[in-house]
Amino acid sequence: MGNSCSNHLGIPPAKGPNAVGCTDFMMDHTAQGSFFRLYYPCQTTEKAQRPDWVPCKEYFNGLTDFMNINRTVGEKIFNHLFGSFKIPASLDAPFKSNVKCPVVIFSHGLGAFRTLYSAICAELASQGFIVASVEHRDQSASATYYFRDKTESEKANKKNVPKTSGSAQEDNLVREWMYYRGLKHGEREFPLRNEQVKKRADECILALDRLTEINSGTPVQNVLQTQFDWTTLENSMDLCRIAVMGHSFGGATVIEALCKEVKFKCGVALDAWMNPLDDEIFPRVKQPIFFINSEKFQWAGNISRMKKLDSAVIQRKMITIRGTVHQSFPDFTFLTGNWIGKLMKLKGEIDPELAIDLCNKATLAFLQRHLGLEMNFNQWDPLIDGQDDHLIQGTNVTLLQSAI
Ligand SMILES: CCN(CC)CCN(C[C@]12C[C@](c3ccc(C(F)(F)F)cc3)(C1)C2)C(=O)Cn1c(SCc2ccc(F)cc2)nc(=O)c2c1C=CC2
Repeated sequence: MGNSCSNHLGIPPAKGPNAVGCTDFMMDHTAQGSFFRLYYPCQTTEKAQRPDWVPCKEYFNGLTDFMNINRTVGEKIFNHLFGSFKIPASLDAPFKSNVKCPVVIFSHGLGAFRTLYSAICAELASQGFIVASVEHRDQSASATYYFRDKTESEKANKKNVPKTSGSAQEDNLVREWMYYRGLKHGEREFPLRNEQVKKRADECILALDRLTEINSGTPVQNVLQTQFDWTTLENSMDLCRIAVMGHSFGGATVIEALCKEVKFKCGVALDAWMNPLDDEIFPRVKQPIFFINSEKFQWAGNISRMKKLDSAVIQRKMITIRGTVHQSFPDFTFLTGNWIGKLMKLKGEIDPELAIDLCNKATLAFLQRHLGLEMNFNQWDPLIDGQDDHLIQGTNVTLLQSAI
């Protein structure tokens, strides 16, 4: 078994100076509301428990739909393989109140959901960021949930059932699941994905609006019953220092969100999937963008669309991490042994923790530069220009003339 049996299988703990707290937020309760997992610097509390990486089994159901595998079989495999993982953060831990934090909104990929990028989000929180990892309701997530109001009859028959726990709001609400929507037979991909990327950008902007309300001390009605005290986040966010970040479909969402909302001062796109975007938005994006690509996912047509964003006046950077695959960015890359991981294309040739460390450090350096932070992240500036044995500046994809 070599070293795979000795290395600890689990999501690597964050490296920054702050302990990391984590909680969930939904407001309002409908599918049009904002739903995100919040990662933040917290006070060190040994008693806090770790949140579940996959909070409900319905997410595994959704994953089997997304992967076109049989639900009963798939759910058992996923539960067995991944059901017990916790994330490297303290659930509902008290916010560390003596800092004003820059903010990152994170957008997940096709078939993913809000909890699957915790190695990236927790690392940013440990370095002093408040990170909202959005769960999209555009039917691109494997699964997501929202609530609807109980009907009179549902309320009526509730009368003879003892009152269960849960916040007042939830008692009048019924949870509804929304699952991944695949392309219908013969359906063209672009119209669906273009409509979805616009909704995704709106959901990133809505999450920012909710954080702005929370920062101003407006009393918020979090539909989910958590033990987190949202009033501790009053005046905690530096709303001049906001970035948007995402993986794959979430990378396209970064471009769309930058175009729609100038409060996003810069964007970091991890293995962006450029297909869903209209060509006409490219000249309208005015903020710096950092493309961090895997070696295996990119192709000429995708890279040539990123190149359309090249600018002499606005900083646009691209690096490729050697030995990585598309799944080197989500948390799955840490959660299987080497040979299963390589077989399922969840791991590349590079050690997954080294890959995500390079990605996180390059991201921090880029965020310091374009959010005007006064931290020491500029020590990693060389990574932004691919100056490392494991990095390539730009891309390894040969751009055929026709694709440009
Ligand atoms: C076969 C079905 N077919 C559906 C359209 C495509 C499948 N596919 C490749 C996959 C995702 C894969 C995956 C996941 C998870 C396990 C597990 F076993 F670890 F759970 C295994 C194997 C299956 C690798 C992708 O879609 C790649 N991809 C992704 S993957 C984002 C993701 C999804 C689920 C996760 F749990 C973690 C991460 N996000 C995008 O935005 C885009 C693309 C492609 C273009 C745009």
